[in-house]
Amino acid sequence: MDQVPPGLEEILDGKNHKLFLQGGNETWMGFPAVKRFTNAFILDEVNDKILLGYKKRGFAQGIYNGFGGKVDIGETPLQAAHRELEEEAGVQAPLQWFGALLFYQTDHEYAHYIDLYRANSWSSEPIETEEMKPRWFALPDPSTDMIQLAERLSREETSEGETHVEIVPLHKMWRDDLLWMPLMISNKPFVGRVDLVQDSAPKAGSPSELLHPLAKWWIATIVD
Ligand SMILES: Nc1ncnc2c1[nH]c(=O)n2[C@H]1C[C@H](O)[C@@H](COP(=O)(O)OP(=O)(O)OP(=O)(O)O)O1
Repeated sequence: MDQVPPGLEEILDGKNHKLFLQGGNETWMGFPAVKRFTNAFILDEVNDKILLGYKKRGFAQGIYNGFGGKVDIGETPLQAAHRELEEEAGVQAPLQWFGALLFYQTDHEYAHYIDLYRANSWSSEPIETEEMKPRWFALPDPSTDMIQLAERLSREETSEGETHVEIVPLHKMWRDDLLWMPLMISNKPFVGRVDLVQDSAPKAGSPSELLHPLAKWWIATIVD
């Protein structure tokens, strides 16, 4: 029987789960506090595409991500997810919860507790905002080895930072996204915890070190 990592029992809230993957050898780190965040993804299931935002400024500038941020005081995570999606991409969408992630990075003031949402319809064409530049990418098949694909994309990148295929730029996303991307694509709800020894944003370097920032990880799907 697998052991649920500290901090996830409350998130699982008694729901049945099945281990999807785990790795890393260290023990789980203790964390002083938890702060709530959201992240929302729009999927065009007719054309097998996903909308991502290129982060133009501030924290994690230069990565591609869903649309999200902190949950403000007085908001539910779902309200925050709707607000952030509208602020960052100018769209409204019928968001559905599909997962929760708990991240802790060594010596940080708090762990990130991120509620993840997806929608397969949206109100209008996404717009570029001060923070994000939206762009559609082709989705890989969920059975794809996401780490191998990220390595390939990283090798094939041109000097302008482009890849030849318009596939989801896994090599420019949070490293831990590689672990749960198949579950998002196939819409399998999950919970997970990831401990990081350094920032999980992509950095230049050997593709074989893709998962280097991850000290320990555990992801389980929620089963009925
Ligand atoms: N390691 C990791 N993996 C996956 N996703 C994330 C992380 N760290 C993160 O912060 N995130 C997610 C959580 C959020 O959805 C975004 C970060 O949003 P951002 O807008 O940069 O955050 P803030 O500037 O703190 O929030 P607001 O000011 O927008 O409220 O990435």
